[in-house]
Amino acid sequence: MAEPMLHVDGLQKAFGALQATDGVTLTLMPGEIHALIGPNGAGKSTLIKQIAGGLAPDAGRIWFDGREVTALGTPARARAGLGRTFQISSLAMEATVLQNAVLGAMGRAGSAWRFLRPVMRDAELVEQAQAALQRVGLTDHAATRTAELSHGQRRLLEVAVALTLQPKAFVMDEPMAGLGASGSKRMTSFLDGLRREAPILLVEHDMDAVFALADRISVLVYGKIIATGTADDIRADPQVRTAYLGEEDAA
Ligand SMILES: Nc1ncnc2c1ncn2[C@@H]1O[C@H](COP(=O)(O)OP(=O)(O)OP(=O)(O)O)[C@@H](O)[C@H]1O
Repeated sequence: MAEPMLHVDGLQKAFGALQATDGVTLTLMPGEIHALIGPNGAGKSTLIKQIAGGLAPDAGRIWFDGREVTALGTPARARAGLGRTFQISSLAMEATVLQNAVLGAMGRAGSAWRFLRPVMRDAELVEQAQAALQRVGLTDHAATRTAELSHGQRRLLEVAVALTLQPKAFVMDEPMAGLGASGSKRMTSFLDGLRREAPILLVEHDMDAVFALADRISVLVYGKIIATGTADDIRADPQVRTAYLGEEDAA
């Protein structure tokens, strides 16, 4: 059997008396979209932050691509091939679409801005950035100021920025948030293809997208995974229906 690309084992994180992550164990296998769903405050973002390296767990371990990364920070995990898109935009709004993608291609080094002009003359970086823009369908907007993009286009640009690092796997925090029906559809079809080159751990509230895309779904409630399975397994799980789906999908 294939080795997991990502393996989280027994993760714990408390904020004071609140156990936000309570013994979470999960895997992300090559080629799959594994969706993480759960009510507001269930601990999805807290878990994603620990996986991406921005928040240290109290206990538990994380392996990525066969190597333990528990003690590594975000940049080291990104260099190891873990791509991430954020719930809140991390784009430079005054920069052009292409400049944002180039910044991504150079690894978002903290000092990037000072060197932006010479960097824009680096043919290899610019080529990587253009290739990523083409993949998400933003080529025609390369010279547009990022602030002028629609919300959906910004989401796609965030994915393009993550793509420039050629990640081996993605962790995505609500990529569909705020997208209209057509934006959601476009993102869904893009992620559908992307999983073949890099598996995706997907936190998403858009249940249509989750049930259309996910090979496996894990349900997080009060920091604990209460069920993991296919869309059909999850729909049929009585505990899930009571704890979560029942709120919006009693049918
Ligand atoms: N830095 C923090 N300090 C204290 N409490 C926090 C902190 N971050 C998150 N929490 C709490 O931990 C719990 C889990 O929050 P988290 O944001 O991970 O949930 P979520 O499932 O991502 O929610 P949503 O779906 O609304 O984004 C919540 O009760 C939240 O208030």
